[in-house]
Amino acid sequence: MKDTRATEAAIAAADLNLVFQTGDGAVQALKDVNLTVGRGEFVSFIGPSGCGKTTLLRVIAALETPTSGSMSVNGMTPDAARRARAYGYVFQAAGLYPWRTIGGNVRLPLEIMGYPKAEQAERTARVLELVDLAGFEKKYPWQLSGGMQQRASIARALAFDADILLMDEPFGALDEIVRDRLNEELLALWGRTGKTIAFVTHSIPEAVYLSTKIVVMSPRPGRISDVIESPLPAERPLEIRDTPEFIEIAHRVREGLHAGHAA
Ligand SMILES: Nc1ncnc2c1ncn2[C@@H]1O[C@H](COP(=O)(O)OP(=O)(O)OP(=O)(O)O)[C@@H](O)[C@H]1O
Repeated sequence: MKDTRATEAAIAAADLNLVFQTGDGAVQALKDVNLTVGRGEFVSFIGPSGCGKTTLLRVIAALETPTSGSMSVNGMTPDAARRARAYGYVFQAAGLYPWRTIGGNVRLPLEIMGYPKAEQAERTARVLELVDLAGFEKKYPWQLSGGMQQRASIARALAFDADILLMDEPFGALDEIVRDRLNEELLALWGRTGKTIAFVTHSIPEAVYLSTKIVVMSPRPGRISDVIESPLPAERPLEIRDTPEFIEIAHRVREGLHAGHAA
């Protein structure tokens, strides 16, 4: 059989529309979305509240079904990709099980996937360290701050080795210093693992710092207004944010957001 893994896109949307039927009438959350994300890319979705960023991520994750058009994930339908455990999902809210410890929450997908006990422990310790929660493994979610809970939920999505990581504003609730650090760590992790990351954010610097591709969206109805292929090198110290190249891309994102808003 021909191996299509190297050539097929991680995420491909074609003429995708999604209309929600609500008590107040139809809401077009996504309109004519066409997008290809290659394997190993870091794509950010940025746009004002209500432009359909979360809905698009939910379509990728088979949590919403398009009204028309298509979405493929690793060459499969989103539903088949979900069954193949093609992605880990980090939600806006941490969504940890209150009756499990932090370690128990992070370990859960590994238990479900049948990893050997020793590897579960090793991976859990490693990802908790990565999100600066070493030593909190035996605590319960309610014993941690909201930001720490969110870091635990990131650790959970990182623990099991899906090729695609879907992240819906994972750092939105964190203070800026922690967020900078997690941005650096996420980029390092992306570099090491070659995962495809789809990341929703409201922050222009975050989108520009992290991404190989920035998808600018505009609301009512949610459309893609610009797709920027980043010319920044893969190696990105935080200081890159002060360079003219970085500022130029940030400017283009801002223009795209304003144009979408005016429309
Ligand atoms: N289940 C639903 N039923 C009806 N309308 C919905 C549903 N989910 C989302 N919408 C609407 O679809 C549009 C897009 O919502 P979505 O949550 O995807 O936006 P967003 O860009 O992620 O916003 P935010 O940045 O605030 O999270 C909004 O107008 C929202 O009210």
